[in-house]
Amino acid sequence: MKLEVRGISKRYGGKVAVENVSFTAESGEAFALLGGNGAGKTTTLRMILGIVERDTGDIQLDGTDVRGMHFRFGYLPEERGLYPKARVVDQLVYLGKLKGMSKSEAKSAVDYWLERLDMSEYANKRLEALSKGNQQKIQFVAALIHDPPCIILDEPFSGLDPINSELLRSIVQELVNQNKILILSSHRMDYIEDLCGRICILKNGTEVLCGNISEIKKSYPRTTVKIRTEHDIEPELVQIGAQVLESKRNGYLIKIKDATHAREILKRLAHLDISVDHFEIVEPSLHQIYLDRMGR
Ligand SMILES: Nc1ncnc2c1ncn2[C@@H]1O[C@H](COP(=O)(O)OP(=O)(O)OP(=O)(O)O)[C@@H](O)[C@H]1O
Repeated sequence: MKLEVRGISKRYGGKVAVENVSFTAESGEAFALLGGNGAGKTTTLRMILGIVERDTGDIQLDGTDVRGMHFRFGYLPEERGLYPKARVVDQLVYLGKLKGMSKSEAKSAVDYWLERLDMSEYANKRLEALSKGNQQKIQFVAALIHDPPCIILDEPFSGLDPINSELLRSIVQELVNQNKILILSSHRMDYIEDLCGRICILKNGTEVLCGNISEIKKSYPRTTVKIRTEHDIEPELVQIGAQVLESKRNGYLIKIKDATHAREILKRLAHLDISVDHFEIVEPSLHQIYLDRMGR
């Protein structure tokens, strides 16, 4: 399955929210929309879902316009939208029925997902009695209940503790392995790097970088070096023109000019008789690429 987004734009009054954004998301691969606050991620996701009407452009699922296909999508909205006073199980079953499931199908899907998310004990509680993170897990269930082929998750990891973030990450990976289309927006670069094949970075509503993460990384100059040593070599690194990106107990991540610069640094450390356990020119992380593209 393939979701193709071509040249979509949206303005509010005269203000651009999204301008001429295009990308393709395929089943069996997670796709991420990245960008700072107000970059246009939520508006883009909502145009895919038909919640926000697009001004221009096409959105097709396997060659057919997505309008009217809302039952094929599952959506975790950024601002959570369930009923605070209703019991968890009742509203999830209701949402499943709205998406075309029978009551018993919806009930077994709810049981399954509550169990998977370690939430069965909350089934009969009112939503408002749950913590914020647990309410978010319920909203995640609401997105998955009808087993949609396309799943759109807006900031799925925000507000979750490390164990629950990891649980959601592993379920997202499982859904990708089941050949679903996953589209997420997130500020968690480590998870995005782990989960996604392709990304699109937005800034002020327009694309600044789109493509396959491995290809993007390969196309980037290799100017990052990982050094493992027990010595404090920061002054020497700075003196020889390296930028220290990270300084940890047993090593450094530095930015260099080029391969010649790396050799100079290695020679200098040897000359100073500083023992280095590991010296490696590495690919930039998605986090570094993101900062670079955002002009930081
Ligand atoms: N309903 C609306 N009316 C007017 N302006 C809007 C509306 N929705 C979004 N915008 C504007 O469109 C731009 C993009 O907003 P959007 O919510 O898509 O960004 P985002 O990338 O999801 O940001 P965040 O990471 O903060 O959630 C912003 O300038 C926002 O103020």
